[in-house]
Amino acid sequence: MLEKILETKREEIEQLIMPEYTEVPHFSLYKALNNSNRSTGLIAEVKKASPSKGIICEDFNPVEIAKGYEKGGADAISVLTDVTYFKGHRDYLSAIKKEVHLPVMRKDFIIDKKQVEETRNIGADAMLLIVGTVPIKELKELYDYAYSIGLECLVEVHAKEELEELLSCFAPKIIGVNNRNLKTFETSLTQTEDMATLIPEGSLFVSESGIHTSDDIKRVKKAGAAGVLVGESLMRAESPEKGIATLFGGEAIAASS
Ligand SMILES: O=C(O)c1ccccc1NCC(=O)[C@H](O)[C@H](O)COP(=O)(O)O
Repeated sequence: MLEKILETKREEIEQLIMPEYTEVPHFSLYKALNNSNRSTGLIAEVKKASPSKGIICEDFNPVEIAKGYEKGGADAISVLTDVTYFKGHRDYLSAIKKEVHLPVMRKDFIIDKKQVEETRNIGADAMLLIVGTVPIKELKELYDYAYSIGLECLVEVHAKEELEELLSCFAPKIIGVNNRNLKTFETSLTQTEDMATLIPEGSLFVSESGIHTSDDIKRVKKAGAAGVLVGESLMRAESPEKGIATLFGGEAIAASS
């Protein structure tokens, strides 16, 4: 599946029409997670569909969902912008940036500098980079380019070997361990537990995917995750606010936020 998605991305890049840069206020993903509203930082994802689950949310209003996440005390928002496999859109991200005062991350398959520029122009604060999608030196170039134009990166790995390959090249400020195997779609929180000790102290550690309950949050927190990225379970909740409250077992938002 990952190879198929990347093939589609290569075709999209060929036809990419660069959007104009729109001025929006920017917020730091790193700072938001490092100074989170709860004991574990939350990146709440706006996700209509996925290759593994099909349609997740029929009644999909991206801006309303993002506003609900903000009200519910999310620290940051992730927006799927892939059209073909996730039924997302870059316009959803731009619309959310106009309404929500939180860092917004573009969740897509970014393998080319043109997409990095596009990400900045649509108003994102941060973007995802996935180890294994391009050679590691190219990933580092994309990372450096992103930071040079004011974008932060969440650098994602799934397997131990990918993390080792990443760290042999550089240590990103934010590292995500994806509990989902992108080849089989299977999710397992043991991925976070097994890899936690390998994350360098200076990097902020985010556990991604397959997090559904407050016990799951406790489990990845105990393993050392400073933050979580959650999509499906929040998208299926009665409302974004109730979804967040349930996920955190009613943990109150810190008074300073
Ligand atoms: O979600 C999928 O099915 C998927 C398939 C192939 C590549 C990536 C995929 N998901 C992207 C993500 O990493 C998740 O949207 C994100 O971590 C949230 O996961 P979840 O809470 O399990 O919805």
